[in-house]
Amino acid sequence: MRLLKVATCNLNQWAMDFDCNLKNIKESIVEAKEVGAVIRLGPELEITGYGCEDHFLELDTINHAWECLKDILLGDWTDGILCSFGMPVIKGSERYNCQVLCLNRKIIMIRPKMWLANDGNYRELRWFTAWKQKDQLVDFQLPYEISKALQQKSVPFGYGFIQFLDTAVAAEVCEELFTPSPPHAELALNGVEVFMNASGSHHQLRKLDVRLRAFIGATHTRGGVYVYSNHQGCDGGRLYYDGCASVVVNGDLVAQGSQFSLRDVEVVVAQIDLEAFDFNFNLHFHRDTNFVAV
Ligand SMILES: NC(=O)CC[C@H](N)C(=O)O
Repeated sequence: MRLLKVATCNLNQWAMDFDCNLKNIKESIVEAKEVGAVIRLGPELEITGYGCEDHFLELDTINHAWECLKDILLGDWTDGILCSFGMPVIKGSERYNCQVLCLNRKIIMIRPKMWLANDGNYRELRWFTAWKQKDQLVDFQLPYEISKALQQKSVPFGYGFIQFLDTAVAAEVCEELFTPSPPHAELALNGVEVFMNASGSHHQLRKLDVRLRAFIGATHTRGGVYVYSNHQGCDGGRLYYDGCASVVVNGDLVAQGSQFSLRDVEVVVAQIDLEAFDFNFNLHFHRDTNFVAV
């Protein structure tokens, strides 16, 4: 048995309420650590709040997000636990909706969203650029204040995954899961077993069913664990986000948070045996001997 404990959460974040959002994030990390989780996933754009709308266009919003991240990274919050934080990041002249992956007080990778949500209530293209350089990770120079505080100059930025000694972990940002060619398919063929989906998904009748089918579809033939985090409650705009942070293993739902709770922080934990993935995945490779992984 090779056990992995993962924690995901429903957070009741508010647009532009950095103090409240940071407090909730820290509380979720404390709870995740208390139960021995080594991965903590938070929702999309959790530091700023998802619904900041045109505040995303203000430089201050991005700067405050970095200050919050710096606060987390200067403390012991990320010691021994891989944390994914959702926040906007400016690179060059573009603004990206990112999952910032941190461990042991360092940023280890920034993963910009590649497929933006722009239908129905979503207008992400108004504030963000989709990352399209699928075949490369580039060097991102951290903002001066961050770099000085963290003693870290740069970080890999783009589409990729984190290879640990015993498993590989990757981010997939909300809408990407629902696209015709979701990143998890290719990532799984490259050995990724743990998928972290940071989401900002509002309540709509029967949408939970669509999400669950997508998590199950992502892992039932390929194997692996799909970890999903979402906002919960209102955030200052007109939408209600309905949580349901979940963990799905090899196509089975093993943990799920509430949909309509009034709690600000709800942490959902699951313990997984990594050996359960080997069985599933090897089975499929052996079926098609001509298959070449990319
Ligand atoms: N934030 C998003 O990417 C939203 C994705 C998707 N449309 C949903 O509602 O879950």
